Amino acid sequence: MEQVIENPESLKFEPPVCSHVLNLNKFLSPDHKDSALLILNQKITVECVFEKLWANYNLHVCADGGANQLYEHFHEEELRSKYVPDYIIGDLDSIRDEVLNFYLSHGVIVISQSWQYSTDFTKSLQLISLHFFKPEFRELLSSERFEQNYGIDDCHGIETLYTAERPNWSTRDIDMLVLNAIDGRFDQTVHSITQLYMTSRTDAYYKLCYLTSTDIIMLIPSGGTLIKYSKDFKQHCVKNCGLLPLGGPTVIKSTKGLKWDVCNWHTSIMGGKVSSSNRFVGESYCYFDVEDPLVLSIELTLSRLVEFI
Ligand SMILES: Nc1ncnc2c1ncn2[C@@H]1O[C@H](COP(=O)(O)OP(=O)(O)OP(=O)(O)O)[C@@H](O)[C@H]1O
Ligand SMILES: Cc1ncc(C[n+]2csc(CCO)c2C)c(N)n1
Repeated sequence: MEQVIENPESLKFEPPVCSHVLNLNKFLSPDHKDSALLILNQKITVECVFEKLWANYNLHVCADGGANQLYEHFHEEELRSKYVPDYIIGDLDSIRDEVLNFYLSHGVIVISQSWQYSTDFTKSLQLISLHFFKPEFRELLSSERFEQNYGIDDCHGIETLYTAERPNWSTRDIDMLVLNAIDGRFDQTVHSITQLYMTSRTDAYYKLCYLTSTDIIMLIPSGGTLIKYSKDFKQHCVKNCGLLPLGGPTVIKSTKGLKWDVCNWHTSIMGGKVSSSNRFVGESYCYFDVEDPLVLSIELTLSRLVEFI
């Protein structure tokens, strides 16, 4: 039976046994080297956590104009020189010459890809896969030069390499945080959502997550997911949440630990039934069991988050 259950402000329960567990406290502090921070082209608005995030992620990549934003985030050359990405990639129509020259002179690998059938965001993900899963790719880059585009076809060489290599890879999970994927241009924002769903199907090794100045956004896979957090973290950092069926109509089989828990709940944008402005009331856990992947947004207080990551 379809149900909505309104809970008290705090709920204590034994966590269900679940193979997919997310620790919110640790979510932005991956404990292994297979992690990447990708900066897209909008102003960096997560100032209070930016430097910590940079330190927490192993690989740093800017998509085209994302490099301008990294450069402009710092007002002094000395600081800029400490936060130098590993790669810049894209059609290079947005990066300013001053920025390009600065990062080239600091040893950044800048790859031009002029292909107009995929975005700089997608090109960045393909590059990051090649970086982690094709060791010879890194050797190729170190033996060639920017002027020759490192021997990579500058139309869609990265996509071609990635497509050819992908079937042979034995992959490991990559924790991937993307800044500036949401807000600003609406078509780009929707593209970022498309990328969440696409990546979960074609490159499920990516654990993609978007951070904005107000929210953290991720895809909850079909089946059960247990989100755990400390009482302190919940009290200081977590506010509203949304379980958003952006990939199409689906059923939330059950939730446990939300202010408004649901059971066999048919959710869709067309039907006008979407769980927004919900919140976590589970003392240490929140559990979801969903039929198809759903977007989960969690409102976070960034100024407090900095103490936890
Ligand atoms: N206003 C925006 N809002 C959200 N995302 C953005 C916005 N602008 C750019 N992005 C993201 O940053 C990436 C790099 O953007 P940039 O402006 O440098 O290149 P672009 O040529 O305009 O974008 P693309 O070629 O990918 O369409 C884009 O692929 C996109 O994912
Ligand atoms: C049906 C269709 N719609 C839009 C574009 C345009 N486009 C999509 S990604 C991209 C890259 C920008 O760097 C551009 C221009 C296309 N090719 N095909």
